[in-house]
Amino acid sequence: MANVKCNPDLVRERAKCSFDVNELIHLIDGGENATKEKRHFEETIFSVKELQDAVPEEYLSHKDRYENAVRKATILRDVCREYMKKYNYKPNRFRVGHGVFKDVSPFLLHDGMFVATIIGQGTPEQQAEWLPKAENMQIIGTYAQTELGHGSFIRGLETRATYDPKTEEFILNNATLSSFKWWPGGLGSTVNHCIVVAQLFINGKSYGIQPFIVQIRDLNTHKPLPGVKVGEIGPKMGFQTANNGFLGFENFRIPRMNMLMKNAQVLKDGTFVKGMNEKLTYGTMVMVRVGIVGDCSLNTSLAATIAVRYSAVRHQSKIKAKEPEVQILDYVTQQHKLFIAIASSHVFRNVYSWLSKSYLNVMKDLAQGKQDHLPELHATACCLKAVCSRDAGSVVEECRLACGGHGYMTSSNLPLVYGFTIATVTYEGEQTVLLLQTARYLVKAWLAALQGKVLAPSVSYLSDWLKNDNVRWQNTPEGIVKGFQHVAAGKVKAAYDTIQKYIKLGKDYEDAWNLASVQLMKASEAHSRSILCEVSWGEVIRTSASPNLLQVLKQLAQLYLVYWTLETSGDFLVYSNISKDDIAILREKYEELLAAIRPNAVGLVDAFDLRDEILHSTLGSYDGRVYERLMEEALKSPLNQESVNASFHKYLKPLMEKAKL
Ligand SMILES: CCCCCCCCCCCCCCCC(=O)SCCNC(=O)CCNC(=O)[C@H](O)C(C)(C)COP(=O)(O)OP(=O)(O)OC[C@H]1O[C@@H](n2cnc3c(N)ncnc32)[C@H](O)[C@@H]1OP(=O)(O)O
Ligand SMILES: Cc1cc2nc3c(=O)[nH]c(=O)nc-3n(C[C@H](O)[C@H](O)[C@H](O)COP(=O)(O)OP(=O)(O)OC[C@H]3O[C@@H](n4cnc5c(N)ncnc54)[C@H](O)[C@@H]3O)c2cc1C
Repeated sequence: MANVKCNPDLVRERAKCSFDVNELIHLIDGGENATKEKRHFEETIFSVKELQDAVPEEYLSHKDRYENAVRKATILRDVCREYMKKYNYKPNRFRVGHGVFKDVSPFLLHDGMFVATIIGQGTPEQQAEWLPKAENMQIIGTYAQTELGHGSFIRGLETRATYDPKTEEFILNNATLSSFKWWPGGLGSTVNHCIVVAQLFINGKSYGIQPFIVQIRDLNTHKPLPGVKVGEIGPKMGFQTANNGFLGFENFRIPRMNMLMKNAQVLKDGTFVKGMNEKLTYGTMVMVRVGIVGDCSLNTSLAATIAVRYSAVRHQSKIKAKEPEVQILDYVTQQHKLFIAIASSHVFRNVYSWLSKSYLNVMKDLAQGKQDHLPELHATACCLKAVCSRDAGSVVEECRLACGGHGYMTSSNLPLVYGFTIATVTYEGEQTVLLLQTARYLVKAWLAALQGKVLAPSVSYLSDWLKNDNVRWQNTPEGIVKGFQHVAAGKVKAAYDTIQKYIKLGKDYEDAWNLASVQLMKASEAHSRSILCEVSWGEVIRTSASPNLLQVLKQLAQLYLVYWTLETSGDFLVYSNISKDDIAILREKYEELLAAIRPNAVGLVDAFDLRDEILHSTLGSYDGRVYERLMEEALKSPLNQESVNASFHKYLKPLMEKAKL
């Protein structure tokens, strides 16, 4: 990239960067070798001609766009397969996926959830049966859980799997419209298999929801099998190429062994054998929630790269009347909009790495029959997924707005990035619903703290606070992290007290919970923010890097802490010992941090190392040829391929002629 002829503003920006961009790239990737491997893989993918679109896909019809996405998905699969064989390297398909599809792959759910559920929910025999076929694409699948009538409340799912001991089969039925599966990616026209999450019935008795692996289309003709009604749900706000679909069954039989039985089992005679913990059926969701925190980091870095490079190239208005128009990046308000995006991407990445480790540890424990840490993992993954996805959505939108009118152009790619980022707020557990799951855990933890019990590490601050809620405020990163814990503890206590108040007024627990749920949700958000601050600051101070780079990483981490303290200063005034003077000091600190980060802004986004083919943006390319690219892309419009459009003769001319009469 270094040899590309660049916009002079970007050249100047890169020259003033105070740290080694390559050092940060390696740090993000996990080492110099990892960067080399990543770049070699990406070079290979993006040199495949067939993966490049001649016409921007937004000009294609819904159907053509889908077909083009499937075409590319299959080529990508082949190239990756060959690559993995040749180099023994497991590539990050999600990252290059943004480049190849711009939107999302119709195989997203195959990779993200179908294969993962076979691994997580299947017995060794079931894995041996389906995993090799799924991994090498002999079968293509999705994860079909959500229905028209129920997404969040999965105990309310209506799809039925009734066991027939005579034939040793389950009979699948969707008797009502609301029971139809609705949303699964790839279901519309791509997949031939599904994990179907259905209510298990044996001898008229319900045994809760269980996962079943079901073939829905013929492998040769791709026709839906008899008893299967399947189709696509139509255009959405984003995810256009994900091929989301609907599905219903009528007396559709599958063999007993198609229930994934790693946890619960149904024996031949219809005996139901309970698993160690029925919530383990929800395991794939926990795994994907963890992954989404990592995805938020990537999505945020895409938007930050586009908006920061554009802001370095774009000149508009003046700060001083007699001086030339400035780069819009010099407006402190612009820095306020953008630097939090850079900082957030680093915070999400660090927290993702921390959360992944916890996830893997809990999985190891579960394999040995220990489940003590599962509730803590579930609670942590829920609130982090909810808050990171919401933050990522807001930050991406702020980056888009920060690009003014051009940010509204599809060719900036910001609308598409926003489309797939904001979807993460809803899928894999709607944000409020997940925050309230964490709140359940926090309320229990609070009660345990009141009883003097030892709490899990992520909530131990509740006990500390109970012992001493009168800690002197300190304007240091560690002091701010403590402050966030005080806010969270104060909010948990307030929500808990509110529940108790309603109970004393005669409400039952569930109604009291609902009445206090805004406070519970906010407590959960505060808990999540305290984890984000504590973990990300802790990771940064443990980072081994050159002094110059470490200084910049600390500035970003502090910016995150100070930004969120100021954003939620009302909470700090209520729940901590912060004073108005401390807030004034933090405001000053914030301005200092923006100024300190400003010379490194372009270097910092360069360090996300996102190739132009992944960014897909007229505004964000490495060379900064913004206006040229905007014009080049505009000229690709089909309306520009003819000097006069037929509608002139058909409609406009007659209209003007009528007006003459
Ligand atoms: C860089 C890398 C990039 C990678 C990038 C990856 C992307 C990879 C692409 C994927 C792309 C996806 C595309 C969208 C795919 C969909 O969206 S699939 C559908 C996802 N659907 C959902 O997430 C539904 C959300 N709803 C739920 O999870 C559950 O129904 C709820 C909300 C947790 C409630 O469940 P419930 O059975 O009613 O449970 P509830 O009575 O509230 O609680 C019972 C107890 O179980 C516990 N519990 C509930 N759930 C769990 C759990 N999962 N575990 C443990 N305990 C649990 C509770 O804590 C509670 O404990 P106690 O307080 O009683 O001790
Ligand atoms: C792009 C996209 C892709 C998806 N892909 C898949 C897929 O591949 N497979 C699949 O199975 N599903 C998929 N889904 C579905 C997704 O998982 C659900 O939409 C999601 O879990 C939310 O459920 P819902 O739509 O029923 O929302 P609802 O639960 O109906 O939410 C509506 C409102 O009700 C509120 N609400 C609901 N319950 C409560 C409660 N207990 N307390 C307080 N408020 C509550 C919510 O907060 C929200 O404000 C996808 C969705 C999207 C948008």
